[in-house]
Amino acid sequence: MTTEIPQAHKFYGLMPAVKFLRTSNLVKGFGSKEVLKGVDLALNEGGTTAIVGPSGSGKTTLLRLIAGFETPDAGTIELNNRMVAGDAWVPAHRREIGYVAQDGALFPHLTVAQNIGFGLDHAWNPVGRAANAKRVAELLDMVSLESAMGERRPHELSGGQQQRVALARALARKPKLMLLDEPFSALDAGLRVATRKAVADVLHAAEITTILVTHDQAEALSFADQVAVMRGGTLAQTGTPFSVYTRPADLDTAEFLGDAVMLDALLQGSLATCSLGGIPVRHATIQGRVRLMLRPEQIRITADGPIRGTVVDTVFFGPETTVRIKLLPVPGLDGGGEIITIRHWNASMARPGMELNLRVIGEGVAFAAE
Ligand SMILES: Nc1ncnc2c1ncn2[C@@H]1O[C@H](COP(=O)(O)OP(=O)(O)OP(=O)(O)O)[C@@H](O)[C@H]1O
Repeated sequence: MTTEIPQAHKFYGLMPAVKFLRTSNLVKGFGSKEVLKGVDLALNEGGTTAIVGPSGSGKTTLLRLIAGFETPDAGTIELNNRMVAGDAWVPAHRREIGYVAQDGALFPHLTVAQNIGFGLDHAWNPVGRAANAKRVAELLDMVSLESAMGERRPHELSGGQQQRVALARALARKPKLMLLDEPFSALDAGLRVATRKAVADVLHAAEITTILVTHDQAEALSFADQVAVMRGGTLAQTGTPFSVYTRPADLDTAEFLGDAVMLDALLQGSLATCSLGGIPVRHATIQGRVRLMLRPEQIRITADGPIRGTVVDTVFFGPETTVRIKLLPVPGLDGGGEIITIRHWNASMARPGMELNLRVIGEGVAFAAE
């Protein structure tokens, strides 16, 4: 006797996971310029995705299509189980999306409270006005601004405070998806980190699915649980911050996401031999002559290290010093003489002309030799 398998279970393994947002083969051009060349991006509900890439790669265009400010030339966008662009059209104001632009785009002639309350309904009767005032106070509190700030005008606030007001305004209508288009780029370094953390905390607490567009790789890696690397109108790689940083899909992505030490190597099986000795490579898909990538923090200065090099020069940055080292030939191996750049916390540890011992920690990533 055979037992009937319920239909849903039969097909479970074949069904694509339900995503909160899915763009499929999204194409967009302006005049003769093709800006997006088939973008497939999927987001989990409540997750945070950073879209990172060089200037002009199409990040803002993708965000504007998702927001409904532009229509795609081809492809579809599904949001929360609903087709919003492509085979159907849902206008921007019906997509339940919040948008924070680079400069905050606050209305200069309105107070902070009026800016935040701008999109709220029912302001035409006393009950509605009281409810709005309560909601504005809640939102100010949510973004850690004192209630007295509500009376100020945007020019009386710092850049970081303005961005918090812009976030509060975008949160006012309780969006399901928040789009942040380089909202921290105009802030100075210290304020940028603090504002980014404050914004991330608010969005996380409210469990709002978020996309952050940035050209700053450190911002992308620290803010998001998914990083999508955009280049030339397509997504070169999508994955967790750890996976895209430690296992970049190609050389350009490797170099875009952080400093990289690149060496010629001979890859046999899962061992790459180069001027830094034998380095394990996981998931080696190619063999023979390769370009091997390591992150600078994988190369340690240590007295018992098997590799030797001479310090060329150093640059002091406070908490760390970058050290350029000329590698000495390894007996029995090709190569030697390459100059690599690593970092060390102790500035007095390395001075030009010094010979140092090095040790490599972890695995390398192999790319096809050019
Ligand atoms: N409305 C438009 N009309 C014509 N060209 C446009 C329009 N919007 C964007 N572009 C062009 O599309 C390309 C991609 O622009 P987009 O703003 O999406 O890139 P980006 O990756 O966000 O860049 P950045 O980091 O500099 O903001 C650019 O060459 C830009 O000039």
